[in-house]
Amino acid sequence: MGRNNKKRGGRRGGRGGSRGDTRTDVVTESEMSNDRLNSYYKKQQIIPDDTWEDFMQTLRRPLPTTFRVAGSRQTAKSINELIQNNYVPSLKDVLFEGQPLPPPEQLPWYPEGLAWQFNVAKPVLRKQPEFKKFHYFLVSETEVGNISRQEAVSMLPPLFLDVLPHHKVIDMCAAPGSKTAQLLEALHADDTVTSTSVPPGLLIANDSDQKRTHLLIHQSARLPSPALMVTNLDASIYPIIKISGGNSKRHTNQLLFDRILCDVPCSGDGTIRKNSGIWRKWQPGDGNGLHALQVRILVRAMRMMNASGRIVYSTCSLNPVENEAVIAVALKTYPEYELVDVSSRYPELKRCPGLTSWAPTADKAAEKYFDTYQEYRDSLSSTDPVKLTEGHWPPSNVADLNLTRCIRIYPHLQDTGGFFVAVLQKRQQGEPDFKERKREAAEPSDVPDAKKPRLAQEDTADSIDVDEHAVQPITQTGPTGPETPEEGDAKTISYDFKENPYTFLSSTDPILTTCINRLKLMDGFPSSNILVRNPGGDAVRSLYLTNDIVKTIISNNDYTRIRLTTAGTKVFAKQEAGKDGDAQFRVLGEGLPVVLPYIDPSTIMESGVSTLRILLKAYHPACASFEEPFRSQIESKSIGNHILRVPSGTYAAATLSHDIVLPIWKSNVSISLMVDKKAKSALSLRLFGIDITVAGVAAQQQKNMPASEQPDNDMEGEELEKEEELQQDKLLVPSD
Ligand SMILES: C[S@@+](CC[C@H](N)C(=O)[O-])C[C@H]1O[C@@H](n2cnc3c(N)ncnc32)[C@H](O)[C@@H]1O
Repeated sequence: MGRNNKKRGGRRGGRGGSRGDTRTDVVTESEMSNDRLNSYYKKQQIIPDDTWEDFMQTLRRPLPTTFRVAGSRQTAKSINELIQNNYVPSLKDVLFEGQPLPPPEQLPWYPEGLAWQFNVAKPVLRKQPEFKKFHYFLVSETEVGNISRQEAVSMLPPLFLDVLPHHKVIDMCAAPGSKTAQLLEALHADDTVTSTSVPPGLLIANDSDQKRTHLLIHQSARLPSPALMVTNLDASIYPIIKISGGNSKRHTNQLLFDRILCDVPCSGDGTIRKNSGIWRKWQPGDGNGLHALQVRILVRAMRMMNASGRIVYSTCSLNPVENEAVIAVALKTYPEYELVDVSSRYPELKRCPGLTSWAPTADKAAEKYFDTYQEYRDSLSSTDPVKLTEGHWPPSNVADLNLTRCIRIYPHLQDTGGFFVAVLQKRQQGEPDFKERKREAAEPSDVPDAKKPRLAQEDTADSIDVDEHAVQPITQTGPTGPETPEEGDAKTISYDFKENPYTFLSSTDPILTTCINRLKLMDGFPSSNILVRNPGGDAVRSLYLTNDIVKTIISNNDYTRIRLTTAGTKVFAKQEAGKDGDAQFRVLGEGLPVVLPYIDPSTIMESGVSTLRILLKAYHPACASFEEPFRSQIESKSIGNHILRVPSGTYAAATLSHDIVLPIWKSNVSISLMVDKKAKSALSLRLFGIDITVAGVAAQQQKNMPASEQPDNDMEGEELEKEEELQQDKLLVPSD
């Protein structure tokens, strides 16, 4: 690749690491080299000499765009078919300025062909009509959560976790939440296109950065789940979660997890292709400084897992100090764990084995190395700071640890970012060297000294007396994570925790009873799992539904101790009815799939695509504007919340491969679709190939304006993320 002085912007790498990641750096292509990085990774021998140049050249090229078709299995399947059958054929044989453009391709290793990649530059996406249309479709489906813009390699950790609907799962470092979404989808594998299951399992998504937990809440709102909880804690000191135990009400057990994801904060040099600022700043201290925190998070996870569970540890760093060295310390600390051989999984995925030797350095220039920790210590004067621990070096028993079972993905293997994944499980008791290793085991004191996990409560016993749980304030680390030996003084910030309490309503609560009666919710609706979030514990604005395990957790733990930021999913919200009637609770668009399996089918109105078209085209179409028999049906309904089903089939305007079920609001003389603008636009695009909504038509008119008069609203990546963050469920209620 020819080098020139073209500028490439990028967010600084580092995934929630200790130096922040929000600065924008602009690096010219001629600056895409770094002697320290070169020297360090050559020393590690991560890449054979004959492919080194290929590796380096790939690091300098921008990443292709990758995305994953998200949502429940059935929804994803139908969106994927649309891409495969409509968009891809239209993008074949497309020329731009005389050059052929490659159409999107499926990532060969991703299950069911649900992940895609295409390599078309941004200006082309804006100008080439077919790609522009495809891009518009992608943006629209991303906004409603059916597509997730995610780096290919970042899709891997949840795949290796093999989550099933009954699993209790924790995502220790979850924000902004792309992997959380994958985990939720796996928990909801039994959902249909129109209805959400109430999985028996659990997903706790945790992040120590309070602001980022809100991103997490926003992301996961796209797959509403009664099984989701979000907590805001330092994962390295994650407290015990208690659940009811045995028959005695006074007894609780520690919740142990079946699946744990430790997608830890890291230096992020595997993301150098999109975060070009890393070229300038990379130095070995970035990884050295994070090693201790990474160990503490993984070791904490090991203490929270049940006997048959599985942990996936991952980073987007190539540095063995953040990868194999962390695994080695963790295995030394808990020798009852072993690395799982996953070499036969995803055979199309090109990968390299984990390293069994590496060479840490405390030298910023990455020139001076010591073979052993002792040699390093001997080199220091009494006033030199000790920047590295013994755990930075390969342990003496490195050959016994099966570190080659770790997975290293290098960018040049299949045109991706760089990534590291390790899968851990507990050894079976009968395994030959289990007892031996257990005896030899180092005590947990091997966890890097200065920063040992400060556990809120020690958790060696698996059952706890209720009275034991003194509520203790937890000191949280600041948004950038705990400081590390390399990075100066520890900064710990105590956050205020201002969340409202979680109160379960009595199943005979009058407001809840009205909601149940209005939609004729059938027996089996989990009415004792409805909670509210306000100081009085009354049904004031929103009602949330949780599953049983989430209820048990809330009932047995002080929500401030576990810094519970959200739980379950919002299903009903109070709706003012204007001058037409009294306020009432309506089922929310995102809550409907959860409630739908319990709604008496006789209360659901049915109509065709022509009805839907009218509802999409105007905010508050008059009841009189609909065709019979729907017109008479809706006119006979009371003011308030109703449900509309459009059954699958072939209609004059569109073919539906599956039913569509939506909440509507009836006013005196008009009705409205109670879903947000973006969901309406996406639905319209999916059905009719164009956006016929009021907002869509306005946007189109704006696009047809002369370029000089247009605002720049072509959202990409981070801008989109910000926009998503701000987007609220703005629903318009008819005011006639
Ligand atoms: C690599 S990112 C996680 C990315 C996320 N898994 C995803 O796929 O979207 C690392 C996250 O760890 C968080 N973090 C940093 N220190 C932490 C700690 N001590 N405990 C929990 N989370 C921490 C950061 O705020 C950051 O969001």
